[in-house]
Formats: sequence, structure tokens, C-alpha cells
Amino acid sequence: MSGDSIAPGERSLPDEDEDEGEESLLEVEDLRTVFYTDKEEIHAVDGIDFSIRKGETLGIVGESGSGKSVTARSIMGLIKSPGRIVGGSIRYRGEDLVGKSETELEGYRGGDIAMIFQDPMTSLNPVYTVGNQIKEALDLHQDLTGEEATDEAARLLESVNIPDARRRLSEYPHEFSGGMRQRALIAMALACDPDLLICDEPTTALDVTTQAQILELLQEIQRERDLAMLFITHDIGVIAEVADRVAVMYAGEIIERAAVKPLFADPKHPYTQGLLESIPGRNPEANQLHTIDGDVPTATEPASSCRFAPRCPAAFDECQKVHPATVSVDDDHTVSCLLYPEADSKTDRLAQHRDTDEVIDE
Ligand SMILES: Nc1ncnc2c1ncn2[C@@H]1O[C@H](COP(=O)(O)OP(=O)(O)OP(=O)(O)O)[C@@H](O)[C@H]1O
Ligand code: NI
Repeated sequence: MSGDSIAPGERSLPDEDEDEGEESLLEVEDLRTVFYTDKEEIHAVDGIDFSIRKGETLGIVGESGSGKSVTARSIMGLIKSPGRIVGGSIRYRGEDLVGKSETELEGYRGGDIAMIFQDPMTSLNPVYTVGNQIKEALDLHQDLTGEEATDEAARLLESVNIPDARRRLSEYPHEFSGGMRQRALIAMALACDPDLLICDEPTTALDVTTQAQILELLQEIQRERDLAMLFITHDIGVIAEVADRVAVMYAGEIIERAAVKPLFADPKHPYTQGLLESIPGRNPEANQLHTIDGDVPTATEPASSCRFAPRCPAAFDECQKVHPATVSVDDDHTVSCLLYPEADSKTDRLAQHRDTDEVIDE
């Protein structure tokens, strides 16, 4: 069903973006989402850029409050008052989703783009059987009804490894265990036949064994269906298992972006380095688990400094005064930190960061 929602006709072609324009399914550019509360403005997502290519998994990792869920909800068109997308674009197959009507967005949601949340109970309706809920999605998105829909629903439950699938169609969500519910939710998402699956902490509420099984299942499904995935987690260890590319978020910004291998082998940002040190077993000499002291600050105004500076072991005076620009340190590896470009003198670096909103090349 992909592409159906994009009507043919006369419209200007989307900008071909650099080298990845053709294969990018989703391109997010300078996205800004603000919550206007009685007390303050919260810049929950503050100018982020990333893209997801067909069939790949982009992991977004960051501590609690860094803006991961608001990013996901912005893409899904689920930001409600007092929140608002105030800038940037979210292009899906070249079409900007920002500014689309609720009806148009409903066409994408669950159709082209599906989402799985941390707590399956909030997405499953307790008063309908699991089978009915999957069949409703099949009716809505694949025009399947009656016997055909029942067969397909059973097949979907089997495909997410729920034993005795046909019988379990007539059970209610509360009769399923936590892991089974998450599987049922994945089946529901698949009933929409999406091209992009957004997973917001899908395994956080599960025990370790179930978590591993669900991660494996998601990867299997992705390979089979050539799905693109946006995988959100606070656990950088999980990222290593599922992601092809990674975006590290901090206080509304993406502070480092790279393919998973270079990010783990050679993290550039002190925050990323700190997150990696917190993985148990990664640093055998450490006799206690390293954690970064303090919390993610709430961004209540546009950034005029490095928001990580107060917690950063490498911070110097200017970090409190200059907002770091994005530096390209390698092919498809960027970092937003005044320590880069590494080869330049401190004076040169600061001048570049002060002067530019564009990417600085190393
Ligand atoms: N409806 C809302 N009203 C006001 N502020 C909000 C709202 N939703 C999110 N925020 C704020 O936006 C910021 C980012 O929140 P978000 O939920 O995206 O964080 P997160 O990275 O997903 O964290 P977690 O790992 O805890 O889920 C936080 O400061 C949060 O308080
Ligand atoms: Ni979240």
C-alpha cells in the first residue's frame, strides 16, 4: 500500500538531498517541536536532522527527557496542544508531513508508518479480543474482512511466534502475558503493512529474556519485509544489537550521528563516550558501573551554549557561551561539540562554531 497516499499530479519535485536523496524513505530536517506550558516553553525537539533509508534501522538513543518520544510523536503527527511543531520538515517519500491535515495524517498513520509503544496495554483495547483488533487493522488498511481476515490475523499471530494462534485470536489482551501483548501489538502494526515501523522503547517493560526474543523477532520481521525502522531506546546496549545507524540525542538535539560500528569503536562526543562506558562489561578495568552524574536539563529556551557542558568532563569556559555547530568528522559521522574539528587549534575551532549554522567539515 506504500505510495498510495501520494496522489499523482502536478507538484514540484522534492529537493534531491545530497547523495542519499533517492533511497531515503524519511528525511527529517531542522525539526523543532515546542510545548507551550503555563510556566515555560519547552524546546523538546530543537533542530534535529536525520534520515532513514529503505530497509535500515536508525537507532535514537539518549537518557530520559532527551526528546526521543517527542521526535517519534512528531513524525506520527501525534503532537497535541500545548505542543506544536514550530519548524523544519519531515519528508516521507519526498512529501512533507508537517502541515498536513489530520485526515491526511491518518492515512499515513498505521498505513505507511506504524508505531509500537513501550506499554502495549495503552495501544490494545481491553474490551475487544486480540483477533478483533488485528482484523480491524486488516479491514482498514488491507481491505480484508470475514474469513479472509481471520486467516490473515492467525497467520500474523503465528508470524510473531504466538503459539496456538487461531485459538488465541478470541482471547482478550489481559489474557496475554506482557511479552505476548507486545507480540500482538507487533502483529497489529504489521496488519497495516507499513514501510516504516517506529518502535519507542518496545522492550523496556519486559524481562531480559523476553526482551531478547522481541528484539530478535523485530529483526527477523525487518529482514523479511525489508522494513525501515526507527528504534528508540535509552539503552545503548540494545542499539548495538538492532541499529545500522545511530543518532545520540541530548536535551532536544542530536549531538552525534554515525553508523553503529564507528560510533561504538570511536565515539567522538564526551556524552556518547559516557553512555558507552555505562555498558556493563565493556570496560573490564572499571570495578563499578560508570554512570554520568546529573540529569538531562529541560530546554526552556533556544540553545546558546552546549547543553551537556554542566555534566561534561571535558568542558571548558566557552562551552557555556557558544552553541556547538555540527562537525563532519568522517563519512556519515557527525558530532556537535567544540572539541572538533580535532586538528584545528582551539581559537580556530571556536571561530568556526561561532560563525556557522552549517556543517563544519573536518
Ligand atoms: N505533553 C507535554 N507537555 C509538556 N512537556 C512535554 C510534553 N511531552 C513531553 N514534554 C517534555 O519534552 C521533553 C522531552 O520528552 P520526551 O518524552 O520526548 O523524552 P524521552 O527522551 O522520550 O524520555 P524517556 O526516555 O523518559 O521516554 C521533556 O522535557 C518532557 O518533559
Ligand atoms: Ni520516551
